[in-house]
Amino acid sequence: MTARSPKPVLFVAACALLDADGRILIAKRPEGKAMAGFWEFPGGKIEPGETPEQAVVRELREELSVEPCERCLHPFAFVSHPYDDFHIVMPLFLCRTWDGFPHPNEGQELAWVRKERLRDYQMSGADVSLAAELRDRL
Ligand SMILES: Nc1nc2c([nH]c(=O)n2[C@@H]2O[C@H](COP(=O)(O)OP(=O)(O)OP(=O)(O)O)[C@@H](O)[C@H]2O)c(=O)[nH]1
Ligand SMILES: [Mg+2]
Repeated sequence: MTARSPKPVLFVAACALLDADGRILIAKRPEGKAMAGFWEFPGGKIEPGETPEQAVVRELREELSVEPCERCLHPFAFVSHPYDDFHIVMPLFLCRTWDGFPHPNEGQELAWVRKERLRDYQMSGADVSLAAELRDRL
């Protein structure tokens, strides 16, 4: 039998909203949340029975009052990354079309950032390689 991971595996789905100028929306995790102060792509945990796309639509609605259509979500890359207390598996979608104006419903700071400037923002460990992929492949 193969050994199991001693840490829980967390399935998260995230989305890079891209505006007409090619800037990417990132959010700073607010005080009181795990990894507070780190910048990340909006999104959250995939709930049982949800697809990653459904999770992104729900999370963007909850966190930003933004409505992307599911077919506007394009798979871009994924990470499988060990943190000290859990292991995260997270697909990142790209989205260029949505309804509404992003509003920080959880008190999170928002920033529209050019891909070349992503390195100026301290991102969670799992996101560093995604930011590099965006720089290289977008
Ligand atoms: N949303 C999001 N979470 C990320 C990213 N990178 C990363 O390591 N995570 C981690 O994934 C975990 C779950 O994400 P989350 O806190 O957004 O989940 P959620 O919206 O369901 O939060 P909640 O439990 O407060 O409702 C957190 O520990 C978060 O730090 C990212 O780019 N976006
Ligand atoms: Mg979240």
